Amino acid sequence: MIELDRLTKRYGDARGIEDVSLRIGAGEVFGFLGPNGAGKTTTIRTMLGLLRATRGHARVFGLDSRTDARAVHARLGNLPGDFAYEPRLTGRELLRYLADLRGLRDLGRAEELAARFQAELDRPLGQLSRGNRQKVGLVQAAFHDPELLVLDEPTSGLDPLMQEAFLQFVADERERGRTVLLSSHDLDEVERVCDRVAIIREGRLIAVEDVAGIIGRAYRHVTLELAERVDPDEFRRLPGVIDLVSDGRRVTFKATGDLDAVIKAAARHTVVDLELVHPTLEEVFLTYYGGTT
Ligand SMILES: Nc1ncnc2c1ncn2[C@@H]1O[C@H](COP(=O)(O)OP(=O)(O)OP(=O)(O)O)[C@@H](O)[C@H]1O
Repeated sequence: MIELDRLTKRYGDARGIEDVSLRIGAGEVFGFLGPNGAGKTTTIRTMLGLLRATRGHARVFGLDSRTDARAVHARLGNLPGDFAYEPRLTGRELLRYLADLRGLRDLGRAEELAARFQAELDRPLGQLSRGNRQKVGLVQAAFHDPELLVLDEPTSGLDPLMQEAFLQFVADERERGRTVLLSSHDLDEVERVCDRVAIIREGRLIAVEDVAGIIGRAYRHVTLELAERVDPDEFRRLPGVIDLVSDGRRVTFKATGDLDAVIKAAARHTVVDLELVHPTLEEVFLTYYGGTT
């Protein structure tokens, strides 16, 4: 559905993105993660042909997003990071305008989406709060039921209830076989809805992985409660054990890799309780990429 081939965008001498290569398949919910200024918006805008690539190619639906921009844009829904339109227009007027542009006879599922996101379609956009404008932004991106939704920071400005409604909407779109590409700072939200994520840092793609894989391959938090006091070094010296803390009978640590040695060491004692907890995507991100999101 989306193919980026060494996509590079420089702003004069300034870095935008460098050599971003990526494939996103139909039906995927894909997340772009990265700190402020990493290049998420630049990737999205260059991918959609809204910015001219310095080098490299972007294909969407198998079409060149620059030379076939009209055909590409007719088939997708886009919520830009800086969603802003003529402030005197109401949401409904904006939707009519976009429907004309997209060659649609009616406003499709605009009413249904407006109800779902509690979007106010009859007030001028300039009078709406940022969050309420964002809701209209979501409706305009999706009302024509596109195969592909590209959403740059879709939940920014939304309150927790609306964030929840949005995540449910994305889950429903996935069920319907739609493809969704979104960027976010909120790892919790990405963990909940995305199949795969790309991590962008300083304009480069540093990892592309499936969410379950990242979390599954990372460490587990292990808590062992034993019947008697043990020497914590018995566990501390095992391969893959890090950050161990012990108060004698209770030993907690992170275990990377397989748990065989941990289980065998524990089995030499009477085990009262054993707890294994997978980290959140946020924890993994902070541990492996040591940075802010
Ligand atoms: N119009 C522009 N002119 C010059 N530099 C720009 C321009 N737009 C973006 N940049 C630079 O490109 C880099 C990537 O910015 P971009 O907006 O793509 O990051 P982002 O990951 O979307 O950040 P955020 O999370 O803050 O929205 C930054 O270093 C930024 O300063």
